[in-house]
Parts: sequence; C-alpha cells; structure tokens
Amino acid sequence: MQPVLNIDDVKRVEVALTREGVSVSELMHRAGLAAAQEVLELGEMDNVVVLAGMGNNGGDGWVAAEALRAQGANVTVVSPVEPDALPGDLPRQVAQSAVRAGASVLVGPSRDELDDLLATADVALDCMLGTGFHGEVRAPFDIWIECLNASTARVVSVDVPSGLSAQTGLAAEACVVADMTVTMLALKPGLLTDDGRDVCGAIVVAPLAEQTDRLVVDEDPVAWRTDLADYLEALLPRTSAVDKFSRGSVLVVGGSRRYPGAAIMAALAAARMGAGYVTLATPASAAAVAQAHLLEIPVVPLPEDADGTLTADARDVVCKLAERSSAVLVGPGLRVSGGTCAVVSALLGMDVPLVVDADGLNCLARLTNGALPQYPEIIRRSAPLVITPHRGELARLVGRPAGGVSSLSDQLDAARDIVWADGGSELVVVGKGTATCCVSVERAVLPKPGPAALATAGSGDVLAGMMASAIAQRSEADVDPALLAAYVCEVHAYAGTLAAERRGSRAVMASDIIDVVGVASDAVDAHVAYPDGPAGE
Ligand SMILES: NC(=O)C1=CN([C@@H]2O[C@H](COP(=O)(O)OP(=O)(O)OC[C@H]3O[C@@H](n4cnc5c(N)ncnc54)[C@H](O)[C@@H]3O)[C@@H](O)[C@H]2O)[C@@H](O)CC1
Ligand SMILES: Nc1ncnc2c1ncn2[C@@H]1O[C@H](COP(=O)(O)OP(=O)(O)O)[C@@H](O)[C@H]1O
Ligand SMILES: [K+]
Repeated sequence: MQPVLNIDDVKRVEVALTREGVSVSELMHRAGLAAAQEVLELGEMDNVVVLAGMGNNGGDGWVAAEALRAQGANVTVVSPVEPDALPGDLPRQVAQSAVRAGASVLVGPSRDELDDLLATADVALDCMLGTGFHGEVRAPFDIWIECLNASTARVVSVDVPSGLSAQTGLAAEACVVADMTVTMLALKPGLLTDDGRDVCGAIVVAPLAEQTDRLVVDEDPVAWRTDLADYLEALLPRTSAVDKFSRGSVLVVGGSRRYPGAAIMAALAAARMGAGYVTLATPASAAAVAQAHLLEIPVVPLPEDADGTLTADARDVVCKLAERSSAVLVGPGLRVSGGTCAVVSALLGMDVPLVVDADGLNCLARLTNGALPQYPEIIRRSAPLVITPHRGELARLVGRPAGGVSSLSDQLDAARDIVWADGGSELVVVGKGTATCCVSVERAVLPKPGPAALATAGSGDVLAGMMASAIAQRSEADVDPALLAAYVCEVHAYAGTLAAERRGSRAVMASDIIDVVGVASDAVDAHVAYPDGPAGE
C-alpha cells in the first residue's frame, strides 16, 4: 500500500527531514533531479521548455532545467521575472545557477511568443504552482496554462499539475492537464480524486530521501492506496466443500411501493457476487414486482403503510430472517419513516453482520438527529457493520450542510469522525465518491476508483449488495474489514470498466454492472493471485 498524506503533513515531513540533516535546498535539488530523470526516461526529448513559477515549485523547475541541460537537451526556462529578481532566496539561487550553466531564459513572454516556443518543445515541465497554490490562478500563469494545454508537447507536472489543489482535487478554471505528474515525498489526496483523476496523468512518487518512508509513516498517513497484491488476504473462498447456505446467505431488506428497483438490484448483485442464498424482504405491494424480476431469489412480503413503506410491525419478520442469515443489507429503496427507522434500529441491535446503505443511512441520520458521532452507542455492536454513504449521505450523518462533504479529503474527515467516535474495530465507513475511501478505526484504505460510468442511478445499490455478499462469505474469517470493503469496491470499479467496454462509456446502467460482477471478480482475483499472469509471463 502507498501512503497518502495531507499537504500539512507533507510539510511536516519536510521539516523532519531538515532535522535529520537534509536541507530544504538539498530537497529542492533532489526534486528537480527526480523530475529531470523522468523526462530523460521518456526517450528522445531534445527540446525542453520549463515553465517556472515564483516559489519553490519554480525552484524545482530551475534545478531540472540545469540537469537536463547537462544531459545535452536544449532547455528554455520561461519565467515571469528575471532570475535575479525572484523574491525567494532558494529559487533565485537555483535560477542563477541554471543560467550560468547555459539554460536559455524567456522572461514574461507574450501569448504568441509562448505559443511559438511551445510549438518547438518535445516536452514541457510544469513548475508554475505547487502545493503553495490557492484560489484562482492569477496572471500570467492562467495564460501560460492555456498555451500549455493547447500545445502538442508532452507535459510533465512537478509535484502537482498547476491549478489543481493537491489537497481537495478541485481544479481552478485554469489547470494544467499533464501526461505525468512527479510528486514529491508522498501521494496527496487531491491527486487521486475529482479533477485530479483527469489532470495528473501517470503519477510517480519521488521519495527524495532514504528517511522519507519512515517519516511519512510517522505522520500517520490520512489514507493508504492499495495495490492489487494487498487484497490477497481479502479474496473470497473458492472451495468445493460448500452448499448453497455455507456459501453465504444474504438478507436484503429494502424497497417500497415507490422504489422497488433498488432492492431488486441489490439482491441480484449479492447473488452475482457469490452468496449461495439471497432473500429479499420488501413491503407487500412491492413484492409482486420484485418476485417477477427475481426467479432464483425468494421474496418475503412485509407489513406496510398506506404509502407502501414498511411499518414497525415488519421488525419481527425481519429479525427472524436476519437470525438465519450470514449478513444483512438494509436500505436500498426503503424511504424514511417511523416504520423504516424502527426496522433499521432493530437490525443495528442484532449481532448479525450488517450493511446499511441509502435510506437506511438516512434513517440512521434521523435516529441520531443528524449527529451520528455524538451517538456512537447506536452503532456500537459486536458484529461487523459497514455503512456506505455517498457524499450527501455522509454530510447528513455528521451534521454538515448540504454540499459540506465535497472532496475525498472531506470524506476522510467525516468518516473518521464516525469511526473514532465509535472506537470499535467492527465498523467500516465506505465513503463513496469519484474516489472511495474505506475507513476503519485502524486505517483508511483507498481502492482504485472505477470509471465515471459508475455515476449512474442504482450503482450504489449494486455495491451495497456486493458488500453484504462478500461479508456473508467471509463472516468466519479474520480479515481486515476495511480491506475487505476495499476489495469489494475494487471489483465494483472493475465491473464498471467492463460494463463500459461492453455498453459504451456513457451508456452504462446499473443492471449492466450487475451482469459483469462475476467476471469482474474472477479477473480481479486472477490479478491479485498472479500479478504477472498465470504462467508468470
Ligand atoms: N514539501 C517539500 O518537501 C518539498 C517541496 N518542494 C516544492 O515546493 C513546492 C511548494 O513551494 P511553495 O510553498 O513555495 O509554493 P509554490 O511554489 O507552489 O507556490 C508559491 C508561489 O505561487 C504563488 N501563487 C500562489 N497562489 C497563486 C495563484 N492563485 N495565482 C498565481 N500565483 C500564485 C505565490 O505567490 C508564490 O510565488 C512544492 O509543490 C514542491 O514543488 C520541493 O522543492 C522539495 C521538497
Ligand atoms: N465520477 C465517478 N467516478 C467513479 N466512480 C464513481 C463516480 N461517481 C460515482 N461513483 C461510484 O458510483 C457509486 C454510486 O453510488 P451512489 O451514489 O450510492 O448511487 P445510487 O444511490 O444511485 O445507487 C459509488 O460506488 C461511487 O463511488
Ligand atoms: K506544478
């Protein structure tokens, strides 16, 4: 797994490195050399343009320019001011050194001059703005960024594409779209989510010092990005010695007269993920339509009110079914009412592994008055509990206003508020978004996100069904619950990729994802078990 650090923690690592004798100047040299090395590895890159800003990110660029010049490249550095006029001591010193070494400098070019220069470039190094960037991009960099994005040069961004917040992953109106980002010391959350996913290109981490790995871990990474090999312990069993019940039985409690589909999809996804026996319990007036869609899955009708949502009388039937299940999912299509809240509350009180999604979460928000972290007792239990909120649901759970969870960084913060209040090792918060985090009290895990095709109605219901299925199949095993949840997200993401290949990237509907869950999990498992191919080729 690769550690991900908040920007403030990256700065703390920098300070710790200086305490261990690696000066900021030395770090800047190593950063520039690391960027130059990546350019050299691209192959025939004779003409290099370096777009340098006024801060330390620009300093990295001047060092890279000097190093590339020493390797025989034609290097021109574009700077807003003369090297001697750079305000920071370090950037000024490295700029003066690059000039002495023969780098050409173009100061304050017009748009046309910059276009002409970039037209001659094989590669452009983007060193305008790094982690010190905030707000909207000011002149001249907004214009430089437009020129760069319009050019045919390969673009290598240093530390972060200029215009992207490395913390939130949100891009300013002007933002570099890179082919590669060489980021210093550690991954930052903004590189992995939202606009960051579209503008970073391939990400390379440059550790800069041998102490870095240790010091990064000392800063308690905000999350860990998984590699496929990490999932080895999370794989679902593939033994022959099973029957349909021992392969895991899942109870899905969801649906309403108004929304019967969500629970149907969740039940189908649970079956496709490998549970041997799935049961759907749904309000009576949704049961007939559900049964018509589900040949293999029995549907149990539950007491309902005049609106076709569950009444509190449904509790007894649900709890009896839950006692016989290896895992329960509650929520998809349920709606929020006194009756549905009573059912959610009853399931939370049982010791069966439980997944709460969608309206199940909205019931949880209502039960805790929109302040789940203040009422940890409601989710404190001895059996596993996985809650799968998207950003809106997560905001509602922790009492933030609508839109109050708007980045991966916010997802991580809100999820931590919940798991730390709970303090138990049985709880995982799966904070969903353009990147998804699986957060337990132990750690936060970031599975590889899927394509934007997953942003389609019902895709979360599919994930929830898969999640309950996986937990049902691993209920006896000693596996890190955050890792198991991340494995399920990884399969869901890959199913999204397969569905997009099959249907077209804009055409995917949730049922298309369900259709390929099985092949997606086989493929992910094969890659986990044999990363280099089955014969090691
Ligand atoms: N953290 C570390 O350990 C290391 C950091 N290094 C580099 O240092 C960078 C951070 O350096 P700084 O803190 O000097 O910050 P930056 O160089 O990212 O940005 C600061 C400069 O950008 C300007 N600026 C900020 N917002 C702007 C806006 N909206 N429009 C136009 N200009 C704007 C500021 O006025 C200032 O001149 C990192 O991104 C990385 O490239 C490396 O040199 C070595 C190691
Ligand atoms: N832009 C995106 N890129 C990748 N995955 C996404 C994106 N948007 C949403 N997803 C994923 O799609 C799923 C959507 O879940 P959710 O919002 O609960 O949908 P619904 O409520 O319609 O079922 C989540 O797994 C989420 O991580
Ligand atoms: K940059």
